[in-house]
Amino acid sequence: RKMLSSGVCTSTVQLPGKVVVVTGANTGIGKETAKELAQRGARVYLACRDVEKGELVAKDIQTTTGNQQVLVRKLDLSDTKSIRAFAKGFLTEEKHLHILINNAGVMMCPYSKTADGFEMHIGVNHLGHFLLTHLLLEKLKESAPSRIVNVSSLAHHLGRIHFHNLQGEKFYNAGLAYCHSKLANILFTQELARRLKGSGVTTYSVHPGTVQSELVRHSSFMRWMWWLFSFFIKTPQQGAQTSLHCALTEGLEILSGNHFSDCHVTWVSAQARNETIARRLWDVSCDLLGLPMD
Ligand SMILES: NC(=O)c1ccc[n+]([C@@H]2O[C@H](COP(=O)([O-])OP(=O)(O)OC[C@H]3O[C@@H](n4cnc5c(N)ncnc54)[C@H](O)[C@@H]3O)[C@@H](O)[C@H]2O)c1
Repeated sequence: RKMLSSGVCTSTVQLPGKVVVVTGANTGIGKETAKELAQRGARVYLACRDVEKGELVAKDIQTTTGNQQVLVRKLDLSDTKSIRAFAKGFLTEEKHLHILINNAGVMMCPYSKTADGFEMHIGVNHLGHFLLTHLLLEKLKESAPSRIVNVSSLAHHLGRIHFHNLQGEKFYNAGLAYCHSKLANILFTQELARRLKGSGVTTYSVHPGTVQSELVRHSSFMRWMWWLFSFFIKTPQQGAQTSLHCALTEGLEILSGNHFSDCHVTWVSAQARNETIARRLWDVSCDLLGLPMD
């Protein structure tokens, strides 16, 4: 595991007075990301589906970092009502938002739908975060310089955005559905970066590496693969490094819209670079979520 620690966030930036939201912060990469941001003095919101689990993690982070400003708020990305309620609560209680880490994700779950009828992978991983970001965007702009980090995956290389099958209505494969949603994370990041030019808000997508976590819970094949290659698999703390690099490193603003792995800009698939698809996905997402297209 030491061999794989090449991608380490070396930023020494401290975050007193800064406000951070991390989605899916009660396990895995999100938990380690939140812990490090708390260690640096930020007020950290753990946006979690399971508030009880979140509270245990918040206590743990408070104890290890000595930072009491670790707060848990309910956020279920598979329900737009919950996303709107989270945003409303957050906007009422906080004046600023400096860092938003869109980290939560589901992988290879059996075919199922969100409360709003979206296929689960595209619904949670893409549309849920799309709506959350949209609702928090004014606050991020007011708090500039601020950053949005979208946790995607190398798996996006196998993804394709088929607009006629966005919800798996014609064909569904759980593994591919995950890949499509991670491609959507990158397209979203690039279009968002274009739209945010000059606003002081920058955005980055991330491949965290292959990381030991609960993500593989739905697939016994993937659990077996993880076990087989466990020596090469990163710890969640190592997996958090690239998100932290994009959230913290000074002077990264000129790289807004880029995709990072091991704390370096890395290449993405041809479709992930396609501006036309990115723009259309933006419009389709607004349409599905009932947001104005501007
Ligand atoms: N583990 C890996 O090897 C790997 C590789 C590439 C990308 N990623 C990405 O990293 C991110 C974090 O994954 P992880 O590996 O830490 O897995 P994990 O399963 O430990 O964490 C995912 C988090 O998302 C939360 N979540 C799931 N559905 C949610 C919902 N509806 N509402 C709110 N929260 C929800 C979970 O509760 C959990 O806290 C994901 O976006 C994943 O796609 C992971």
